[in-house]
Amino acid sequence: MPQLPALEDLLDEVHVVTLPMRVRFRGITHREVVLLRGPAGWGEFAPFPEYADDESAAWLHSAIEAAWTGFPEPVRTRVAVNATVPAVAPSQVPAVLARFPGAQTAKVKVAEKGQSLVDDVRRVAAVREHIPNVRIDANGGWTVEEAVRALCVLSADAPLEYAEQPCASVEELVEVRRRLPEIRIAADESIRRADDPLRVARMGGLDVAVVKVAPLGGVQALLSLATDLEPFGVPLVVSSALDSAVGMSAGLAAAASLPNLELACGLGTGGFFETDVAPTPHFVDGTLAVGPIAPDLLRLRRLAARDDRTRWWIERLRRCYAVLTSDTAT
Ligand SMILES: O=C(O)CCC(=O)c1ccccc1C(=O)O
Ligand SMILES: [Mg+2]
Repeated sequence: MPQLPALEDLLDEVHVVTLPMRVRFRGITHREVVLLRGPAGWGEFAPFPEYADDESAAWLHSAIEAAWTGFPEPVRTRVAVNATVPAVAPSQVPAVLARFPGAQTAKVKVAEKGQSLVDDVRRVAAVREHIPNVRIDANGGWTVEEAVRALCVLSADAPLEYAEQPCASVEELVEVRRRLPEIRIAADESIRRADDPLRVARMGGLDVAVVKVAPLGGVQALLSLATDLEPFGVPLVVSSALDSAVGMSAGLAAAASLPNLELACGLGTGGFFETDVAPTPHFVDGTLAVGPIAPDLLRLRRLAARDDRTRWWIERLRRCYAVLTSDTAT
């Protein structure tokens, strides 16, 4: 980014909204996001509440880029998106998949706390009845032993497209890859929450790279990481962080700018909200359209967060801005 806008300009038009969710995801039933309006459009600042300011500053950088700089020219107009299936009971699977018309790929959450491998096997089987191409995401929930056993069981009847973050650490991902050479491993948290996002690739811990705009600091940062990953020859999957329609448009812009995109992206979770900040984009044959999103001002008013939450987010935004300005000073 050429230069950060002044804090007063950032705070000139800020909307803090609370989006109610239809399904529990990451233990969340309401998603709070901050929307900023700048000369280039709208940006979203929505680090998860438990994230520290240092990590959250990248999310602010991403919001500022969207609203003050804008995005590069896309090379495609639509992006294939996966259906995302939270850790629901098998009976709920058809209702979840109905929100992703035409999706050719499903991503199924597994290794949920309080559930067992049997729950995962049943959920994946229920999904495969509708969408045969399944990837799973364990969010680092397994040990190496658990991952090896679970991935063998889950791929016994049909292959998995890949397994995302089966274990928490890079070392464990390397070990799972060594033990199960026939199953592709994707890294998510090992990229977006790492001090060095390339380390997992250098160590040989991935076959697929999951990349997210906001945690990486914006579309340009994501594209530059994509360039750095080129020598490793791994396909990229652009995914969301449970973004509102505004954040999702940044993900779609990044996906639309990648020179190579062979796998479906994880940018279809907008339907998880009862109401989003803009009308829910339409799936056409499992794809979403790329393009700017303008939130509906009536919706923003209706979804406005409580005063105490608004103050909390503005304070957080100020602290993250201070992190960004101290970063550029050093
Ligand atoms: O990738 C997708 O299909 C949807 C996005 C998603 O799963 C997600 C959303 C919020 C936080 C973490 C994750 C994740 O990929 O682990
Ligand atoms: Mg993930």
